[in-house]
Amino acid sequence: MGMVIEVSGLRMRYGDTDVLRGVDLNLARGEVLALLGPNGAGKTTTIEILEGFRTRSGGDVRVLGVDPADGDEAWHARLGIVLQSWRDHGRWRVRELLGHLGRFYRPYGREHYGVDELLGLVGLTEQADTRLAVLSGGQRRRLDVAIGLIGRPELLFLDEPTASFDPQARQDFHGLVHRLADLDDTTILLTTHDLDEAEKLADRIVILVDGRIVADGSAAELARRVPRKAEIRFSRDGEHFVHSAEDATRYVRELFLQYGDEIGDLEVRRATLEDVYLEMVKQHEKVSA
Ligand SMILES: Nc1ncnc2c1ncn2[C@@H]1O[C@H](COP(=O)(O)OP(=O)(O)OP(=O)(O)O)[C@@H](O)[C@H]1O
Repeated sequence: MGMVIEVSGLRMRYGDTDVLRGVDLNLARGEVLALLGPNGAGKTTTIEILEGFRTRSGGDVRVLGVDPADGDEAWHARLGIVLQSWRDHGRWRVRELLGHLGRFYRPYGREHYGVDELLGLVGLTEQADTRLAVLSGGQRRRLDVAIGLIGRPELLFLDEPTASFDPQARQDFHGLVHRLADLDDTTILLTTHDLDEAEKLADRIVILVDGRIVADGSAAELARRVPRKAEIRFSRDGEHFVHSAEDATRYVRELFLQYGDEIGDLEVRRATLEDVYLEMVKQHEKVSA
């Protein structure tokens, strides 16, 4: 099966600064990949090259089998793009704008979403007749997502899609991403600074530091690469304790053998994606500094 995204040796240089220094990345159909990395690591640059918005300095790139530098409108119509932010068309109403944009996909014979279906998917049904200028930040972001989805894309790029979402909007959005990947086989590449979100959404996590990929795998695979003690919290006789141990199960077993019913409020915290991420960024920033 062909890859939806194939990147090898991707390089990008602005003036005399190297921003991408040989990035290799493949993405299969229906995969959800979260691209993580500190501010300025090169995430947006990578995505914009894949979308055909920036011309790379070197390397091979194929997106849906096409070099983005040669991508025509029919190729663009197969992509969905949610950029970091855009704030224009303030006088348009939500339904009007989506209806207008949907018409662009007609010549390409693609089955695009109906406006009402799309409004329902992103939770904007009640704002259908609201002017864009008066949408809240989170509602505006939902509209951005709707615009990215309108042509029922095979490949969806989401650049920090949930910035400014409230917890309910975030949970709804996670449901939408799972639905797109599981039911429609949409391939999704997203960037986020919310590691909890990356862990929930992505099949694969890629960490970019200083223009190089330093980790690529599932959240569980990455966690195994950073050995870390588990933290065990409990209370006994009204006093709270925190202990770290390599083998948390064994520690807890011994704790109960010794103190039995006296133990309360037990919690075991293993390495999270955040711990792994911070550790990897620290290691690799040190190397390249
Ligand atoms: N047009 C440009 N000209 C010169 N330098 C640029 C240009 N666009 C981006 N850069 C630089 O390239 C580097 C990578 O930027 P990029 O926006 O890709 O990072 P990012 O990982 O998306 O960061 P963030 O998490 O802050 O969005 C930064 O140092 C940035 O200043």
